[in-house]
Parts: sequence; C-alpha cells; structure tokens
Amino acid sequence: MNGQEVAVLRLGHRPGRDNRMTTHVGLTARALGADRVVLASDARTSLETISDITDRFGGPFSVELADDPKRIIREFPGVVVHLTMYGLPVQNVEDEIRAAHADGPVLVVVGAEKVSFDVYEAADYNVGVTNQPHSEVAGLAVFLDRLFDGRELDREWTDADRRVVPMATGKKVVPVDPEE
Ligand SMILES: C[S@@+](CC[C@H](N)C(=O)[O-])C[C@H]1O[C@@H](n2cnc3c(N)ncnc32)[C@H](O)[C@@H]1O
Repeated sequence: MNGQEVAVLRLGHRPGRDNRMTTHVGLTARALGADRVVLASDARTSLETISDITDRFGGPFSVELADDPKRIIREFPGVVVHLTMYGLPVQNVEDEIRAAHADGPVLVVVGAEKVSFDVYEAADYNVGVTNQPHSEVAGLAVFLDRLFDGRELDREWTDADRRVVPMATGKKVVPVDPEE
C-alpha cells in the first residue's frame, strides 16, 4: 500500500502445531495491505509458503525471520500496536492510530500462545478486536481493514505471474503478461 510502512510481527511459533496459523498470519498481512511480516526464527516453512504465494500472486511484500522478535518491538521507529483481547476497543482508538500512521510506520504485533507482559508495556497501543478470545488471523484482518479504511480491498499487485478474474460463479485464473 502507498504511504508509511505497515509491518506485522508474529510472536511465538510452535513448529508443527502453529504452521498453518503462522502462514495465515503472513498471507492475511499480505492480502490486506501490510508491507512485510516478521516471523519467529523456527517458522521457515511458513516463510517459504508466503514467499511462494507472493511470487505467484504478486507483491510487493516481504517476509523475514527474526532471532530476537522483542528487539524489533524495542527498536521499531514508529507506533507499536499489540492486538490482544484485553486491549482498548479498536473502534475507540482507530482514529488515533490512523493519524499516527499518516506520520510514520506502524508495527502490528500478534501472538500465538500467551504473550508476556513486557509486550503489553512496550506497545504504544494494546488493542482489542472485541474483548472476546478469538484468533490472531481474525484480529489482524479486522485491524488492517480499520487502519486502511477499506482501501486495501482495491489494492493493485505487481510482478504477479497470474491473477484471478472475479466471477459470480466458477474459478478463473489467467497468466499475467509481463509487459502489463
Ligand atoms: C489464541 S490467542 C492467545 C491468547 C492468550 N491466552 C493471551 O493471553 O494472549 C493468539 C493471539 O490472537 C490475538 N487475539 C485473540 N483474541 C483477540 C482479540 N479479541 N482482539 C485482538 N487480538 C486477539 C492476540 O494477538 C493473541 O496473542
């Protein structure tokens, strides 16, 4: 998306058990307008799947692994938003966060299992997408849609080798002309 960077940090990854969720955090970040996702160092399988989807369906979007994810939070040169069911309702803080995003980058942090309290303290905003327990993928999707105010739905993709032609019924995927 145009404008200031939006990065997503996925804290924690239990190899095997979390592979699908971690991959879906990355795919959701990509599809809904973030610029990059940072995954735990043992999430290489998810990195490969997300990179492969980006190669086929376009970008720009990058995926990286981090040995020390909390360092990314500490050193992030912008606003840190931690999504948690215990946080302030997204509808009450979205205007403030959108205003901050107009001036600088945003890091959206989501957990896998229990997130340690230092993350709550390090975040500029702890934000709940409802105060009910659900999923990091759902929370991330709703938050990004609020952050971009729906503009991410009309995003254009570059360097794709295929694209879906939307249809009322049926499935149509066509190759993209590299000259396009
Ligand atoms: C399965 S939950 C882990 C919940 C864990 N018991 C805790 O105390 O954080 C995984 C992640 O989903 C996200 N999440 C779950 N419910 C949420 C909500 N209502 N609002 C925002 N994010 C949520 C958070 O990022 C959380 O770390």
